[in-house]
Amino acid sequence: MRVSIVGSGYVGTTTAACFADLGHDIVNVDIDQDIVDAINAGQSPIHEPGLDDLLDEHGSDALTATTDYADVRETDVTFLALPTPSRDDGSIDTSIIEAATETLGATLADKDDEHVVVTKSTVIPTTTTDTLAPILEDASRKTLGEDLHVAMNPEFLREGTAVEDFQHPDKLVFGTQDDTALDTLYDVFAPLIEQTDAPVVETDIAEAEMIKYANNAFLASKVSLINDLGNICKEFGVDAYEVADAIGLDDRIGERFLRSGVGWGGSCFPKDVNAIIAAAKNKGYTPALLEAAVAVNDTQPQRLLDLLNDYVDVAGERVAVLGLAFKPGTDDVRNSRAIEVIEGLQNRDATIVGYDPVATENMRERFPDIKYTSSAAAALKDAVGAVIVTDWDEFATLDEEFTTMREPVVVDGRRSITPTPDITYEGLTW
Ligand SMILES: NC(=O)C1=CN([C@@H]2O[C@H](COP(=O)(O)OP(=O)(O)OC[C@H]3O[C@@H](n4cnc5c(N)ncnc54)[C@H](O)[C@@H]3O)[C@@H](O)[C@H]2O)C=CC1
Ligand SMILES: O=C(O)[C@H]1O[C@H](OP(=O)(O)OP(=O)(O)OC[C@H]2O[C@@H](n3ccc(=O)[nH]c3=O)[C@H](O)[C@@H]2O)[C@H](O)[C@@H](O)[C@@H]1O
Repeated sequence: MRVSIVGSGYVGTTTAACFADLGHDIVNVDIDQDIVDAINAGQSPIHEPGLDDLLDEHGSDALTATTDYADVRETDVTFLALPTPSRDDGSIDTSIIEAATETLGATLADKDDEHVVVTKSTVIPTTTTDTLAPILEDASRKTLGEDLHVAMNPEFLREGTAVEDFQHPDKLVFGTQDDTALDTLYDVFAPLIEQTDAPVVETDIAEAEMIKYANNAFLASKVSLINDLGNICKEFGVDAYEVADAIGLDDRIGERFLRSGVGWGGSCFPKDVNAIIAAAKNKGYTPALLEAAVAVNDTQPQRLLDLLNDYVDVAGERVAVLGLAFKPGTDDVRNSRAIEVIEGLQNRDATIVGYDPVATENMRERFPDIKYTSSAAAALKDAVGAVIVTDWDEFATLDEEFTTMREPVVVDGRRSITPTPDITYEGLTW
């Protein structure tokens, strides 16, 4: 099939490369010329395992990128993979996806055949039908249900494992309101369904939109609950990881997403939980549990710094921050817990030395004035304390490097290292 994808970030590029790999002809539209050039050169614009290989194979062949929306007219269906960021009050800002939808609609005005537009971005229930569809109808001068069709197909991939997640989905959700859109989604995903036997949830559009928020809100709350329980464990000297392993054996709880520590960050959990809270409140309902999940998450970096404070006064002293990405496997620092940790250390006048295997340049844009090193060993040398914020595998192999610290105090926010007698070690929840 001929498929276009508007937006070529984490979701758009992964979707484009994986669709090309399934045998479709893909046009990827983005306003960023550097991203377009990278894709056409067969290189990934983001750090994501497996993506370079797929782009090397399909970039500029089955997959072409462009800044020109006109190429969309040569395709049968367009997926919108555009940012839906938070406003200052936490509510969703749909201005980017609305603007792109208007450009798409105007482009489709010059296409004679019918077209299907699928929202892949995370949007509040009814956004596709009540906001985006009218924009498309107006701009394209097409008629919904006749020569224009809309659908919602939420994405559940995780950064760091995006390609793997896309290729082995737990489920596919097809939110539609007419058969043309539903049939089109089946046509696009047919090779993946055949390969994986992934269950397909057929639903209406608003339910598909809500399923995405419910999924993220549930997972974020699960981590906050294990953090809340972990904080209790710490007070009693109980190991929260042993507790988590045990409760995870109960099928009703499940073993995944029970790693307690410095909390959840990233481009989606914070944004999406706050957006659905704001949307619920706007309807007159205050979701107390989700508000508590955010509150617990907000306190974890502070608890990490308080533990460090129990051992050292960091004012004017060198402190190593190991891990800057919001999770391992990615260079994404959006809403990384490292941001709160660095700000907290700055408030205490520490000299901060950050290290991350891949996210340094992204964090440098946010904090240009702190020091960065090219190895964990260099960050630790002469430091009076170290905090572990991201659970990169390489931190687990650190050992003698800690003995080069002036004061070998290590506060582990991710259960990353095995303590040795040479260091003063505190786990956040164990
Ligand atoms: N990052 C993730 O792991 C996941 C994200 N999502 C959702 O998917 C959506 C996209 O997220 P990301 O891919 O992370 O965003 P991103 O910020 O990585 O990428 C968005 C891309 O859209 C481009 N863009 C902006 N305005 C444009 C326009 N008018 N026309 C064409 N391109 C334009 C930007 O240049 C950028 O390359 C969001 O709603 C997000 O919540 C859903 C599941 C996973
Ligand atoms: O909507 C999205 O963007 C995506 O958000 C999350 O994916 P992602 O943010 O990439 O990463 P996760 O693996 O979910 O981790 C999120 C945060 O939770 C933290 N986390 C996760 C699991 C855990 O047990 N403990 C924990 O603290 C991670 O360190 C990270 O900061 C969801 O897992 C995806 O299904 C979803 O598609």
